[in-house]
Amino acid sequence: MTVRVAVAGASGYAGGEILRLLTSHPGVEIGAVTAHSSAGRTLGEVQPQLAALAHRVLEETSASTLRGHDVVFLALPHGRSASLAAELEPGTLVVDCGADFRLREPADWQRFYGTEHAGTWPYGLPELPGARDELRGTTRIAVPGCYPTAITLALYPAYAERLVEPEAVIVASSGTSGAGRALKPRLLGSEVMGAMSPYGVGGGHRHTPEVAQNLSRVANERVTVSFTPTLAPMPRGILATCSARLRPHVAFDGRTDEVREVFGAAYADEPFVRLLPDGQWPSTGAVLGSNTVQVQVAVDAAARRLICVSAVDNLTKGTAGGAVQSMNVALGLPERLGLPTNGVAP
Ligand SMILES: NC(=O)C1=CN([C@@H]2O[C@H](COP(=O)(O)OP(=O)(O)OC[C@H]3O[C@@H](n4cnc5c(N)ncnc54)[C@H](OP(=O)(O)O)[C@@H]3O)[C@@H](O)[C@H]2O)C=CC1
Ligand SMILES: CC(=O)N[C@@H](CCC(=O)OP(=O)(O)O)C(=O)O
Repeated sequence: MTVRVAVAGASGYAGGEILRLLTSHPGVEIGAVTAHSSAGRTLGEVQPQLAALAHRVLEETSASTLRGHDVVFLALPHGRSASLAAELEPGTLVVDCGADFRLREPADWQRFYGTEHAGTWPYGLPELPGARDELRGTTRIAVPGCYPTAITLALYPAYAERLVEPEAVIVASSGTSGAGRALKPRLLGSEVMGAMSPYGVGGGHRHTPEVAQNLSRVANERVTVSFTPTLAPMPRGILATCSARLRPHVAFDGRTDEVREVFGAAYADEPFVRLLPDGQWPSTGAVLGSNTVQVQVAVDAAARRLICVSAVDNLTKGTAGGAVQSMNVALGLPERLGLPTNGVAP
């Protein structure tokens, strides 16, 4: 079976990464590639890393250019997906990399995005309990944000097995491609190179409700999340350091056996999550360009907290790879198709 796929937002970082992965996907034929201000230019000009597609011309993003495909990936600014998706055939699989359909609570959407909530689609994080059942056969997928992917996979087994109290503290560093390609003053080379700085501090980042939604769902109770993102001087990668207070029944002696057992069982059959051997810690360098998530856990006995660390490539598992993985599940294809597990380090 070959599916015909269109990519909207093909001139952006997420769209470029989707195309990089799809060119090695044996079940896919690439149809329309669309853009906005770059329409009319070739991919060779705009995404020079995509040698195999260099001759392809970017079309204007519209329902008419996207119709007639089996799958449409939307890699557009927030708020652009809902109206476009509504104009596509109901049988087309629409995979939205934006935030429009991730949140379940309209009040969360209004508070963090400031517009009317468009709705909720099946959430494209196959590793979450029950997610594959929701994704199989669906024609609409909401791809998670990059931080929520890294953080949820670092923490969720601890909530599913009630190892920790329903509050989590997270500090995560992201490379600059997380902010997209558009020019932003805080992202000028001279501001970013050789410096690290936080943003969205004090509960202001829009991924806070998405992480809380994921953890609350697996915990079966409301989980409060304190999330601080920081910007790191690198193009790709997220390192998430997450902690939560251990529940009284968990050993506080610093041994990680019980915790490692829980994480080992959760991830034993996951093709893209690698619980590292004891003593080895996640590194963004090791997952670059791959769909792998590295995870490690430790018990901080003195502080009575569980520390969970994860590393992802924000553009691969954090966006495009997660999107292709969910497409594979939805279409009933082998989940690993088109998805590298080896990174490109050093
Ligand atoms: N970067 C990341 O790590 C992640 C991104 N995402 C999400 O993926 C989506 C794309 O992000 P990213 O690739 O980083 O962003 P970019 O800014 O790199 O790309 C945005 C894309 O959208 C197009 N575009 C811009 N304005 C419009 C418009 N008014 N109408 C139609 N198309 C438009 C751009 O076209 P042109 O350049 O031709 O104007 C470009 O192709 C966003 O929703 C983002 O939140 C999700 C997870 C992680
Ligand atoms: C470094 C940086 O700026 N990162 C982005 C996260 C990008 C992401 O995951 O995307 P969504 O916009 O799809 O939610 C940010 O913090 O806004």
